[in-house]
Amino acid sequence: MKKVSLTRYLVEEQREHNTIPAELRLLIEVVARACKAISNNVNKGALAGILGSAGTGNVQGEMQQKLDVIANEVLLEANEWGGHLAAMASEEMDSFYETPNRYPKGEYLLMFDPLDGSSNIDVNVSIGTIFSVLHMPQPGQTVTEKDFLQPGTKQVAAGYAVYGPQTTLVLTVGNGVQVFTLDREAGSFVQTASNIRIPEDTKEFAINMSNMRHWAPPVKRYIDECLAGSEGPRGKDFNMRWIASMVADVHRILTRGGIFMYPWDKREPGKAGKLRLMYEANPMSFLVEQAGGASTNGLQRIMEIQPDALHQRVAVIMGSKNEVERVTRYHHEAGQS
Ligand SMILES: O=P(O)(O)OC[C@H]1O[C@](O)(COP(=O)(O)O)[C@@H](O)[C@@H]1O
Ligand SMILES: [Mg+2]
Ligand SMILES: [Mg+2]
Repeated sequence: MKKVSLTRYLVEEQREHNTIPAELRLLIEVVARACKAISNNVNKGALAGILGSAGTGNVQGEMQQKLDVIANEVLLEANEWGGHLAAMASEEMDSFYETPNRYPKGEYLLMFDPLDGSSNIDVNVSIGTIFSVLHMPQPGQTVTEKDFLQPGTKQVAAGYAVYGPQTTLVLTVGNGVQVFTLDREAGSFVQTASNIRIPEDTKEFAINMSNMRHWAPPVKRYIDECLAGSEGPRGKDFNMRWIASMVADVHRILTRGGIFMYPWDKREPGKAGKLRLMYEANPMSFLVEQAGGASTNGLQRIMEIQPDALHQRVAVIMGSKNEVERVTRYHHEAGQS
């Protein structure tokens, strides 16, 4: 394939295919620049004193790592003055952040998980940033939380950066899924794969097996059948992977197929799941569906869920289409989520 920069890809989407407006193109470029800055911090690690706990907690009751806080600030600072955004919301902020009056306001809303896979920061394992872009329903009006509460089907762009052996940016603007790799010498993201597709079948699953005793019966049934391998009803052996960074696990699935699950479990039965709908599950679902995969909460397509809170949680089952459909069928058969 011809190697083009992220900038060139976006310009072509705007000019030749007319799939995105100029404002959205510029917004994505700013997000990509912020990811580059976060990647540089991640790369320096202990040399820059950015490892370890920040000593604070976020609205979800989770301890914040220094890098959670740094990544959040990098994204806020990069995006607040560009004129493309009405407001931003993040895993690390209780409420949304409206573009200050001293800057021009734009017509988009940006949501992000600034640093995904926080438990892997200090151990030098892949982590990432996940983002989702929506239209501001009434540009020019004061932003309210309700403006963000749009189902995932309304996303106009979504993506993530993985900070691993390479820094990779994976993006959709609703026209397939494109992969860009950061060329550190050139300082730019270069397209390294286009219109990637997730195989419909797989022999690889990703789930935190230590929660097995807490799972609902349909999840237990599916995993038991995988574990039974070639002697069981599936008639084939399965492999398991769990990186504990959603970005890295989903990136593997976008690359070679598989199923990723963070289901509801009875440790905290009042919570729908661990992962957050607006800035984890929805953007990843958009990417997975654009690559030919599927994504449900066990009963329903994730992108069709009507959100009722910014930090809402959701059960997640995504990846290779036939496997996701199977797990979803097991939920319907059992009459539970
Ligand atoms: O430690 P567990 O329970 O396996 O959870 C791992 C999951 O939690 C997450 O780390 C949650 O995201 P944050 O790190 O952004 O809070 C996912 O990336 C990952 O899939
Ligand atoms: Mg996360
Ligand atoms: Mg996070």
